[in-house]
Parts: sequence; structure tokens; C-alpha cells
Amino acid sequence: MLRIAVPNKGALSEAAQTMLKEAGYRQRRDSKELVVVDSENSCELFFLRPRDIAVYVGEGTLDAGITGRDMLFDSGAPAEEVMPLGFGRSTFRFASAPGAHSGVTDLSGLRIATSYAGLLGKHLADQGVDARVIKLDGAVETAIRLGVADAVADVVETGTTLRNVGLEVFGEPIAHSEAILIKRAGAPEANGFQQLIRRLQGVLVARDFVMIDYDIRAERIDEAIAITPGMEGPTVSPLHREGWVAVRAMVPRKGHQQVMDQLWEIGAKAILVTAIFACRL
Ligand SMILES: Nc1ncnc2c1ncn2[C@@H]1O[C@H](COP(=O)(O)OP(=O)(O)OP(=O)(O)O)[C@@H](O)[C@H]1O
Ligand SMILES: O=P(O)(O)OC[C@H]1O[C@H](OP(=O)(O)OP(=O)(O)O)[C@H](O)[C@@H]1O
Ligand SMILES: [Mg+2]
Repeated sequence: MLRIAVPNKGALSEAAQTMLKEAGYRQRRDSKELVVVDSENSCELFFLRPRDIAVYVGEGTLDAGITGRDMLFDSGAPAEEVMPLGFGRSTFRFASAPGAHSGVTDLSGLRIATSYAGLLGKHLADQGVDARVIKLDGAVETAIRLGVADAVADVVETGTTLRNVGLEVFGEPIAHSEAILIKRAGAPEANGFQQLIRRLQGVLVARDFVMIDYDIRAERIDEAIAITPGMEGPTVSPLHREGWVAVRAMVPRKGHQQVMDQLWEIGAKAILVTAIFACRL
């Protein structure tokens, strides 16, 4: 049985569960269910706090986990990134009152509030800055107003939370994060782990690509293939009409309308675009 850790709440929880659902794994019936046994897929899903997932996986108690890259670094657990999952993108940044600081070196001797003490501590050490790290559990943006800290280091996505409390980011981003699949560092892959990777990659491809079908005059096929090269090369089949062929290829979802315009320009007809429901490349 492959044992997989899934975030039970927070920013990654819903998207992680949707991705596993699209990859064919069983869903939990309600948000109080902590373990789901999926015997059809020979795996067990453990719903855990995102912050704890790297710890369980690093200890080797669980074979795989979905967490944030920032949380993996922060934990210092002996776990490693296997693949990025394309959601939960954020940056980890310093913020303070507008104009108060301009870079990490301004923070020497000051207090910085964060819920990512491990990640921040490593960054300060790398930069040779001696500051006091105030570890909080969440809502760290309020720490400056309440006089607990001079600056904060926190997750920023849209920047709305910072704007709402009148803070501004400064300096270079400390880290770029997104949801990732992790395993224990250096450990051999458990049974079923490769299958999990293939399924998740399939979900990413099905999300990022569409299938395009069209008819084109045979003498223009080279131009058409240059526009839709496909993965291994497009499928070209004869049409029951003299001098015409049918073409089928995968194209990136982003920009597929431009591809359709280009095909139309070279005389393609009956151009159809369909979503890919599932895929294994
Ligand atoms: N607004 C956001 N947009 C994108 N990713 C985010 C956002 N907030 C947090 N994350 C990411 O989600 C992961 C988990 O953070 P999250 O805030 O959900 O955990 P938590 O703070 O422990 O839980 P909670 O907020 O429920 O107490 C981290 O990798 C973080 O970078
Ligand atoms: O830039 P934004 O789009 O505003 O998103 C960033 C905010 O989202 C997260 O907060 P969360 O809701 O997880 O609360 P927490 O601080 O208690 O973890 C994070 O800690 C930031 O506060
Ligand atoms: Mg949070």
C-alpha cells in the first residue's frame, strides 16, 4: 500500500484533493475523515496539516506527500521534491511600513515576525544578517502594528493581505513556492510511487493541452505540421476526398485560438478543439 500525505486544510488542500481525484484516487467523504483507504489503487491517503507533511515523509512513515516548497525548506526534514504540481504558487517576502526598509541588510538587529522560522533563519544566515526571529503561528502581518516586530517575512500571493494592513514588500523574494510532490530524501521509491507520478503528470498534461483536429489539402501538410507538430508528430490520415488529409495533434491549451487562426490562414477546414479528459504520455 502506497501511503500518501494530503493537506487537510489551508491554501493547498482543495487543489491537492482535486488533482488526486482527477488522477483517479478515492475522495474523502467529508472534511473530518483523516484516513481514506483506496484499495482499488492500493494506497492510503492521510489528511494532515500541510506543515507536518514533510516531517512524516522525512521520517519515512509515509511514502509520498503533497506540500508547499516553502514548507519543505522550512521544516528542514530529510525529504526531497519529486515534481512541481502547478498550483499554490506564491513568493515568500519581507514586508514592513512603506519606505521603512529597502533590503535584507537593513534588518540587522531588528525583529522579524514569521511562521516560517526555519526558512527565514537560513536566509538570514546566508545573507550574514543578525536579526531576531519572532515565531508566530499565522496572521503575522498584524505583528508590526501590535509592536511585536519591525518587519515580517510571509507568504505573498496577490498582496491583498499586506495592502489591507498598509505594509509593502521590500528586497528580493526569499523563495518562490508552489505545491510539490515529495518523498524521503535518498529513499528508494515505494511500490506504486512511479504510478502516482505518471498519473499526476497525466493530470498536468490534460490541463495544459487540448486535442486539435482539422482537414487540410495534402500539398499544405508540411506547413500544417509546422503549426501543430504534436508530441511525437501528428496523426495524418487520408480523407475520403481526393487531395485532402485529416490531422490530429495535441497543442498547448494556452494559445490554441492563435493556432486555429494560423491553420485557417493556410486553408484548414473543420478545425475542432476538444479537451483531454485523461492522459498518459
Ligand atoms: N494565498 C496563498 N496563495 C497560494 N499559496 C498559498 C497561499 N497561502 C499559503 N499558500 C501556500 O500554501 C502552503 C500551505 O500554507 P497554508 O497557509 O495553507 O498553511 P497553514 O498556514 O499551516 O495553514 P492555515 O493557514 O490553515 O493555518 C504553503 O506552501 C504556502 O506557500
Ligand atoms: O497575498 P495574499 O493573496 O493576500 O495571500 C497571502 C496570505 O495568505 C496566507 O494566509 P492564510 O490565509 O493562510 O492565513 P495565515 O497567515 O493564518 O496562515 C499567507 O500567510 C498570507 O497571509
Ligand atoms: Mg496560512
